[in-house]
Amino acid sequence: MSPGRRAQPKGTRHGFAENPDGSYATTGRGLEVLDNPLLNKGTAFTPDEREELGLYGLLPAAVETLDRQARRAYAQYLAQPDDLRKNIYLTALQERNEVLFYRLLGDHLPEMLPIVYDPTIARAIEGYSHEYRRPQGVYLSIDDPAGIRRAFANLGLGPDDVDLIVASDAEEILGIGDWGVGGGAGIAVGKLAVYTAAAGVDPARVVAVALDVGTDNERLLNDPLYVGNRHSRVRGRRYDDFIDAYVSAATAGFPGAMLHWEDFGPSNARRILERYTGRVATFNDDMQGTGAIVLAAMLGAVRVSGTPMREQRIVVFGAGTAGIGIADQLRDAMVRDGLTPQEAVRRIWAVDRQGLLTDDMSGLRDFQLPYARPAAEVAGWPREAREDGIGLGEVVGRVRPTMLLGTSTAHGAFTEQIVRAMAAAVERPVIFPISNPTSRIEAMPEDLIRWSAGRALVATGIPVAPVTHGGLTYTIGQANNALLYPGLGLGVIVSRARRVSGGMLQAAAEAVGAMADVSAPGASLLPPVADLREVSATVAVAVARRAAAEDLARVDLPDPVQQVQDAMWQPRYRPVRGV
Ligand SMILES: NC(=O)C1=CN([C@@H]2O[C@H](COP(=O)(O)OP(=O)(O)OC[C@H]3O[C@@H](n4cnc5c(N)ncnc54)[C@H](O)[C@@H]3O)[C@@H](O)[C@H]2O)C=CC1
Ligand SMILES: CC(=O)C(=O)O
Ligand SMILES: [Mg+2]
Repeated sequence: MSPGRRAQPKGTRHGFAENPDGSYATTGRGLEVLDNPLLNKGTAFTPDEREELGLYGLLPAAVETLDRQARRAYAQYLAQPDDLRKNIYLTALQERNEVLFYRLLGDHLPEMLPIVYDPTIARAIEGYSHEYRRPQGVYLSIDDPAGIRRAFANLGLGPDDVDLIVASDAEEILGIGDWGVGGGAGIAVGKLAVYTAAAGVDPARVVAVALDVGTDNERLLNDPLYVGNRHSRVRGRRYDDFIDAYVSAATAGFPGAMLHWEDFGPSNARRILERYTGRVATFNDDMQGTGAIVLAAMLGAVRVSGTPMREQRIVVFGAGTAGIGIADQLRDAMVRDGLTPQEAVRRIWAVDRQGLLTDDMSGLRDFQLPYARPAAEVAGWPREAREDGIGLGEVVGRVRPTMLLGTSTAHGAFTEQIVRAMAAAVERPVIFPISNPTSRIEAMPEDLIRWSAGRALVATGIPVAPVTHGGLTYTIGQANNALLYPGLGLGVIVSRARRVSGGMLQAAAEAVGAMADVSAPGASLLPPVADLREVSATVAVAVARRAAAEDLARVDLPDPVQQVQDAMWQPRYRPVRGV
């Protein structure tokens, strides 16, 4: 029996143990087996298994292969009328049979990733309480912090049984704002599905956590079907104590697990990461994962344009969690390319709602302060009447950026005028509108390519079709953290890293960047989603090696390539034996 799984009493989610030969042993019988998505094989249970597990008469006669089941499931999937229904179909499949779900997802990853994840997941989250059928993961309530340990204990898992916990308080779900308990559960489950599909993280060894701290979304508070805590979002001391109680319970219960934070609001995201980063293996995907994937795409752009990192002039539009997380990674890359930290920061201009951030502004967030420009430097720049700030158009005109990054959620903010001005000043403007979902993107690639006469180097957060312009086809890389965090997580799991360091993030970014072949005109700056499994394995090896080099690994890594391969869970049925 692997140390990872123990035979569980009836009714637990896992309810099985793994034998040394890879088969499963369960005390469950009958419907209990069919209701366990990690054990259930449906019509693929053999006649012997049907006898042994009390399934006789509970299944139709046919004994099918996973292949045939996957064919049927794909036909059912295609018969769904729209993307949201497809998402709901796949969620139900995952709740029924995880192997079949991941087999289907793996067979059709580029087609299905936008359905289980960005952008369709945004619609699924908006409808969570109405489509709710079954719970997924753990729901922790700010109204009962003392109950956190009991909630984890009810999973029936031992201290060595969990590799990874994804938690969200859902204050800033993608670019759609506060979506309460459904946002927390939905995004955590979606991120975990990508961990498994992309990097083979074992779905039996992960936990999704919705941190239900209330919601300020009036639509939810006034919806009779809303399934979360029906009060406004709790902030301040009580919030911090709740997060502390969560981290204490998670690390006490599952000491080997990496804690992944997703879609926290800007007032909490960085503070939380900084509080725990020196204590446990923890990672904020919106700050660090996004920063690393944008750096990976930027390394591709540097190869195409020939302008080194140290000579870039970068405008970040939307100076929030993701925007400043990316700025930090790009600043570090410029420092590695020879600049001092001060010189690197001076090559970055951050623009938010109030315009260009300057050091005479009140109310700047602590993480924005390093990027605020000296007020004297911009004294003569014209201001916009609306906010009395220096707008994006003015900044682009003055700075002549080599790179324009969109993390604002402001749909259409990269206007034709702004893009044309940028393209008039630099030969290969790098423009990454990475806000999600589609309704929040700052500009569509087709327009960016047209307005720049085919010269813009573009990557987006959402998946988009190739663009044809002037007889050339431009493949648009998906600068979404999903191309990075699964491999990073797998590298942490394989190395059992004590921490997630800046060096490990850099290694991940460089590994992804190196996998894009940017030599052909119009080539994508990032590897394709179709190669996600290979990308994730490569990232995991780079991360594990870096963890070992920094003395952060808790296991020996004599052959990280093989160790990563061995750790990757595959969607295939195992024999199931009754005990
Ligand atoms: N492609 C990817 O992998 C990722 C993309 N994102 C996307 O980035 C966007 C921002 O996410 P977070 O940073 O987590 O949110 P956030 O709320 O922390 O930051 C958004 C920032 O944009 C500013 N903003 C809003 N409207 C604006 C406007 N009209 N003009 C200028 N600034 C404006 C806000 O004041 C805030 O500072 C979202 O759409 C999200 O989906 C976030 C993480 C990963
Ligand atoms: C992709 C992602 O993490 C976000 O948009 O928040
Ligand atoms: Mg996110």
